[in-house]
Amino acid sequence: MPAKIHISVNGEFCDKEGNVIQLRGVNLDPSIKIPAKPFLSTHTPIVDDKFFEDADKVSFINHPLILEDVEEHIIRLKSLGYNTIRLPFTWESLEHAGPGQYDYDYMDYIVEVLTRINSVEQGMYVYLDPHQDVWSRFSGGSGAPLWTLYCAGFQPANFQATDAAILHNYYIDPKTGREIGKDEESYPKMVWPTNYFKLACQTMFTLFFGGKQFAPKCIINGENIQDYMQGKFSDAIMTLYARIKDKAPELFDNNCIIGLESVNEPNCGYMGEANLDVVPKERDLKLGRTPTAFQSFMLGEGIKCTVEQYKRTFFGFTKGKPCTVNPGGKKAWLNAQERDTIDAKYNWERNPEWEPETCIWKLHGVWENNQTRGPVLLKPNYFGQVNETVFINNHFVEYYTGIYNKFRAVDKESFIFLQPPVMKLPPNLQNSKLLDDRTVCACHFYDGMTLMYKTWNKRIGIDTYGLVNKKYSNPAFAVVLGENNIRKCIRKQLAEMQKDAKSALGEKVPVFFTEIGIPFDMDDKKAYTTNDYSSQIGALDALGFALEGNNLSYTLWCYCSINSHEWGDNWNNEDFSIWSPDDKLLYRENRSKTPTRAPSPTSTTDSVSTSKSKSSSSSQPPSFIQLESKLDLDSPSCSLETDLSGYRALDAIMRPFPIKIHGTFEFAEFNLHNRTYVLKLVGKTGTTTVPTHIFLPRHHFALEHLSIRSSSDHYTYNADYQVLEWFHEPGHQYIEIRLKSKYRCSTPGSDGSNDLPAECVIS
Ligand SMILES: CC(C)CCC[C@@H](C)[C@H]1CC[C@H]2[C@@H]3CC=C4C[C@@H](O[C@@H]5O[C@H](CO)[C@@H](O)[C@H](O)[C@H]5O)CC[C@]4(C)[C@H]3CC[C@]12C
Repeated sequence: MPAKIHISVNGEFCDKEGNVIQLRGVNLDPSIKIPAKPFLSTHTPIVDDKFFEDADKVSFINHPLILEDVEEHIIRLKSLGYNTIRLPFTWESLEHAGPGQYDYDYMDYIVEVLTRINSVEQGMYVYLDPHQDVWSRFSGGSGAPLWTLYCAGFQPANFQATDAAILHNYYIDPKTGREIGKDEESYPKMVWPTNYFKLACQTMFTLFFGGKQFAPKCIINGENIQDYMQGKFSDAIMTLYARIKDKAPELFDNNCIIGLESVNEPNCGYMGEANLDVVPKERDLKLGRTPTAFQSFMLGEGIKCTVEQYKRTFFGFTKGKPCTVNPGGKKAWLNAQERDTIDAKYNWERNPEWEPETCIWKLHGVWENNQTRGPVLLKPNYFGQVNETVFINNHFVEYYTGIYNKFRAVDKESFIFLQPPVMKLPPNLQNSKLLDDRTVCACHFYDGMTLMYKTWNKRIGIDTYGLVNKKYSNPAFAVVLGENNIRKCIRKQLAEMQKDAKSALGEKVPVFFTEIGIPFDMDDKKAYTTNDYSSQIGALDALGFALEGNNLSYTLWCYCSINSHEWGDNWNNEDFSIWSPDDKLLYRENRSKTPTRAPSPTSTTDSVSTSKSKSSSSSQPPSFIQLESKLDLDSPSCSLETDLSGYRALDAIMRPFPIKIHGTFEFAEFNLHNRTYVLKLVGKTGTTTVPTHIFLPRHHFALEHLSIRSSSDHYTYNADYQVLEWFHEPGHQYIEIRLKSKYRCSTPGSDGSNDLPAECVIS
């Protein structure tokens, strides 16, 4: 069983002896965002009201994985040296039938998934993520059950007509099952996050975090909607967690489950909007129809509006032609009859002041529909009293306090992963009781350029973190030129995020990148026909370079077992999966087209084999490396051979890294182009018999062609686990591992050298 993870005084993950360890893995898997039965991806067209009417009858069992397939996927992940899984799940999957009506079958299925993960050789570390994107499936993302929107008085069936949300499902032709529309009418790339600025999502987050302050009239069953929803949400999460503890305590005893994240990507809703009558200049993301908040309120009440529209161009988001949205008599709010039916179904009693079919922001005097003057915005600064910092340090902390207390009541040992809003500073909690010595700061990083343009631009990059945090007086100063500078800029951003998190939470809190990744459908999906993944390799290698340079633990977004080239991760056209069944086919097709090519050094068998790998132990190591069959590894590791086909941009995903450092980290860099890995550390004083463990994948480093330079020459290599044990002295130490130059093959797109195919073999 893997060893228990501790936290060092410097806020690093370490073993009980204080050796620094690194956690690496993936988010498994985004299919949890959508129901499995019936299978309702975001490319399932909405043809009638059944989508809404039957939302309480769905089941998420089989998402993330079909039980029988768990072992195969976990072995595949372990073959990358991965030791950690972020397991997202949604509130909807637990409580879709109605408040307090839990889907215990789904919870038991999750217990079984975890048990199977744990049963694969030495298991994996797993932490749980209550996931959401733009509130829920019904407001364009994933997460909350439909009844939460009813609870706020919304009629989600009218979100499309009132532009209260943009849903991929409405862009699918029910006859062909394909996407409809051309150019302006089609579903733009990465448009879903714009829902954060639309009526449905923005209202839900305002209510969830700030209902008591901003919507005091929204009282349901005697409680303000904020307390009602937070209570239901945290109860659902903790019911699942307690059930896992109850049904499978060994998952905790065996150090499989390491913790729980607070909530994925919390958002401030309207809080901080200083003028509801304008689209804030400082908003970084403007794409497609972009109503002001006030226009959203009016549209929600069925009032026709002409709204700004933005397009993605070479220069960022530029204003296009305005567009008129006519709700055609529909409102985003439940009418009296609909609401009575809903309230009876869920046993809700509302404050009598809470009128049906009325925008709750009108109800709270933010605007009025004056009989003579028409709609008038009365309090443009209604939400402006709270800025981002106030939101994070008060409203978010209030939520965090609730989940923290409930979590610690059942689990004193595991980590709690505190996740602030994306790319924002965490709350200042130093000296607060909320900060215990098992707290981790969860950060997310996405490179704005790569994400929004779906290409790896080697010439122009943007300091995304700096831009989002308004560190530049002019956005033009956030521009970086040239691939090397772009890579260094990403590395600097991660370092800054880590530094900022530690200055808010204290040096002792480790920083973990719980999400980081790239879209694979780059360059209009060119790679899916050419098998040339050089753009993806370039982008991923830049992230790898940035992460390992800072010795950061991370879980990539994502691994999707049902990914396809056509629909990506089956959600909003996203395609972030590092593995795809369609790439397995692509790989086979390519191999059959090039029969003369020698097999790859990474043996790709067609099925999972449970026997120990013999392939590379037979290769002759250089004399200075001793082959070792026994290995004392206390991290989840794997000696099982597996099929690596289906991995995309494998050259950049498969990376050497220090699994355990006998000392403290100083520097690491993997140069994919030169197939060189350098690690510098400060060795612990005292023992020299405890080695540093380096995952050294044979995919890059064929044992027989290695050359190693180091400050102390004593190594053993375990071929089954692909682990180099490096015994070194105390103090400053270095190791440089390289493939002898004549055996190197360059990777297209890495460092500009394009002379040899990525998968070349030198015999
Ligand atoms: C020159 C460029 C055009 C400048 C771009 C500036 C901004 C538009 C971007 C800067 C920061 C971006 C946001 C960063 C993080 C985000 C979170 C992300 O959600 C998670 O990502 C996964 C992949 O998308 C998703 O599947 C998970 O479920 C989520 O947990 C979604 C995008 C975004 C909000 C991103 C949007 C664009 C920027 C604001």
